[in-house]
Amino acid sequence: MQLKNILNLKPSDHIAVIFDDGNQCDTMSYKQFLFEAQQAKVELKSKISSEPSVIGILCPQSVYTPLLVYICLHTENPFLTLSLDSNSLISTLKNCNVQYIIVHKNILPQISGVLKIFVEKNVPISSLGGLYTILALKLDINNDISNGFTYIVQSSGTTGTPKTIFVPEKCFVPNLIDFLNLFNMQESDIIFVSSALTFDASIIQIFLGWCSFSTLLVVTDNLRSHPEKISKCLEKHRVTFLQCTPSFLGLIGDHFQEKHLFHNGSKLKTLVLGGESFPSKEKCVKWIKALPQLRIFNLYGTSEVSAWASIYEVTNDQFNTERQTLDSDWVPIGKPLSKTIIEVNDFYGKALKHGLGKIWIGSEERVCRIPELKEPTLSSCIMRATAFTKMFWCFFLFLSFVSAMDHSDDSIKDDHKHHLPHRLHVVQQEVWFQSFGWNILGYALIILPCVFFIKMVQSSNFYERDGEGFIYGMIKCFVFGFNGDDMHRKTLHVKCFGDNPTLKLLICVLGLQGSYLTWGVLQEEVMTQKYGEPPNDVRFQNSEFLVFMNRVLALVISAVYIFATGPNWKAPFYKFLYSSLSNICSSWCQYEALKFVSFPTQVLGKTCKLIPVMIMGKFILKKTYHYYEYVVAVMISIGMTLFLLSAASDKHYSAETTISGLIIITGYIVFDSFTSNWQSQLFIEYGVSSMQMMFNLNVFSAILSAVPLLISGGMAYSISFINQYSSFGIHVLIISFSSAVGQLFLFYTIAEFGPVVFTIIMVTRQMFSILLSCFLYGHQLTTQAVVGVIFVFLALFLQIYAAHRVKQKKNAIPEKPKEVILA
Ligand SMILES: Nc1ncnc2c1ncn2[C@@H]1O[C@H](COP(=O)(O)OS(=O)(=O)O)[C@@H](OP(=O)(O)O)[C@H]1O
Repeated sequence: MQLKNILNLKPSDHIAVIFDDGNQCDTMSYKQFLFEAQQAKVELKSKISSEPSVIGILCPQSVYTPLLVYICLHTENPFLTLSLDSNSLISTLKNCNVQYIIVHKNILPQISGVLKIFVEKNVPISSLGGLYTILALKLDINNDISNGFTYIVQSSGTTGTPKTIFVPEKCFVPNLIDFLNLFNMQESDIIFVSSALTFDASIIQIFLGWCSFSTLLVVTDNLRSHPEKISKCLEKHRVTFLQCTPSFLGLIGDHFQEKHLFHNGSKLKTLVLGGESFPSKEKCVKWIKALPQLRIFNLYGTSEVSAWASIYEVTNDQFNTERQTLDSDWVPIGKPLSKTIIEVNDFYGKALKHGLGKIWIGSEERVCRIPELKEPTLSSCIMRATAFTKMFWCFFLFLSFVSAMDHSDDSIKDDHKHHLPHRLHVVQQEVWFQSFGWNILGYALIILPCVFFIKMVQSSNFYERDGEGFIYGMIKCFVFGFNGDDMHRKTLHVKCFGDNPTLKLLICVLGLQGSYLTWGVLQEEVMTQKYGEPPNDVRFQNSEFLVFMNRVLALVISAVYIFATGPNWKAPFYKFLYSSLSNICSSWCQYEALKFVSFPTQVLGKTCKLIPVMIMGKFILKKTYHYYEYVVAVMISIGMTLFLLSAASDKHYSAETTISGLIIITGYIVFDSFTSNWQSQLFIEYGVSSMQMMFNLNVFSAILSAVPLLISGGMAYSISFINQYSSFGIHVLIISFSSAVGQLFLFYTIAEFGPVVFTIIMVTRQMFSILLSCFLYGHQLTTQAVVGVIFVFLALFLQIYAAHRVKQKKNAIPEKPKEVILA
């Protein structure tokens, strides 16, 4: 469809325009419309220059309103609807390169003072009832910049500073085609022109009317602002299509809505709400109950992509669902309209599949010109969107195009940035690869000098040399460790909880469960809650900072403890770097994987890591496992997978699993299983205490986890966030504290029971927490979940029983008789 097809109207007796000023109505058939337009457009063309120029329309609403638009379009010049605000009138005329204004004669006296010095000629139009005149202006005009556009709108400034938007045909035509199909527009439709023509939504409504040969209802601004009169008017003219802002409906009020709009006899078929937060579910349910045939849509967009970017039809399922949602949270913004691209990016500009992000709206074709941006850019706008867990995958390009992001109060058009087309070609896979690459480069900058230094010291005679002083001690500790008895203290963890292994295990289980459950809940809480006063409240968006702070606080706590009780530097310090690096990498993979894998894949990845931990143990600890231990690992993995998949309530919000997702989740498993096995190796080989392990490891972890933060700018962001919202700083401290307590138990468990038992406790902890909440709050478990629990418990019993049998067998083997040396 092209503009010329839109303007190609058929002469018929069907009503083209109804005008109602609250007292009387005027109508105009398509035949009359075309007749009047024919004369007026010839006259207009003859009175303006043949050079491209912008035509302003400054007229009160009347039956001629759509016709004035129509004749301007026939001159092939862009038009601009002006408002009678004398303060901004001159600047608007200048900004928009306006050369002519069509003015209603009644308005002329009001503006003649303001425009006096700018008016070159006043040429009356004899057609259209002799009601209009053309003012030719003498402003400095650059016609080139307005060439090729259909209309110009001025954004109101809710999306930052007000802007002038030059809209070409290719920007709004895709909207029209979509709307004609989606709304199934018919000739019999009556479309209410719901706002002044200074808003582009109304221009689209007029085009929609022409494309479907239906009837446009135009009213005065005064009538539109009168609740009773406007609702009566909509009822009287049997409006079938109403596209407006939720505030417009709010202005009408519940009483008049029920009386005139949403009742049995109403002809309203389609209600399209856009431009603001969607109304509450209760309201929509009420409307649908009164008017079951009504289709309700949520329309979302910005002036910069004149006019709309995405749409969502509210379904019956949504009305019927019992799910509790925030008022504005229950309707997503839907799928992007044709030729429109929507991306959700995180703080660093990485496209997200789910999680909190900013919505970027743009297009390769729907490109407007916005002179305030200096360079011609893709018309796009950045907005904040809400719902940490509910934002769906909406990345463009080669990947799937799923819909649904939240359009809620929080999507106030506050943070205004534009992005250029090339940004849209960044593929998600490349983004994780790049950021992983940058992180590795950052780590390498720290690790490579260390490796070089270690090699250098090892190949020198440093060890044999007797030295003294702090530096000597540091280097020796870093590269070789201290072997002397004076420095070797007994491992503290052994003494902590006596010698009863059952008691120790119970303490490990409870400690790990308690601390990591608290940590998980707090972390989710902090990432989902908003800081600041509405409507400027924001969420914190950087999980890497939380990881960093966890390491820093754990370092501080362990440092205080070991320096108070005496350190143990027996193990070469650099050896802790390995598990620190693998821990940081596994943590990164864990958070990154969430963007690429489905919920079942996440669950599988986490619950099946027991087997890789055992395999890794074979290599690092040179351990051999009994067959029953593999059976136990498989049973726990199956049981936990069954359990978690059935117990999760919001699994449908997860992303698709991509190849990237599989690579990252494999990375998580490999790094994670290396970490605990390597730590176990250090415990066994050097007898370090768990506190010493915590200190040594966190020295490196704190440094390494700072790397991605510094590279991405996340550190500066997080510090300024703490500065701005002090309560956030307190929350971070609490999370870090629970994580540090978790680490105390974690290292103690690995030291005492090894990596496999530790992993079993970690893997099963989610199941125990869900079981506990079921027990406390009386929730029912599904059959699948019960089967999962049975599997896990059977596995644990098998583990205990088989371990006991193995021990018994070992004890039963008689010791070889010792050779007696006879004197
Ligand atoms: N062996 C070892 N050493 C040091 N730190 C470790 C270890 N194992 C797990 N962790 C940290 O514990 C946090 C929870 O880990 P996981 O989510 O992988 O646990 S699990 O899947 O439930 O097993 C997670 O913390 P964050 O990285 O701060 O998110 C892990 O890094």
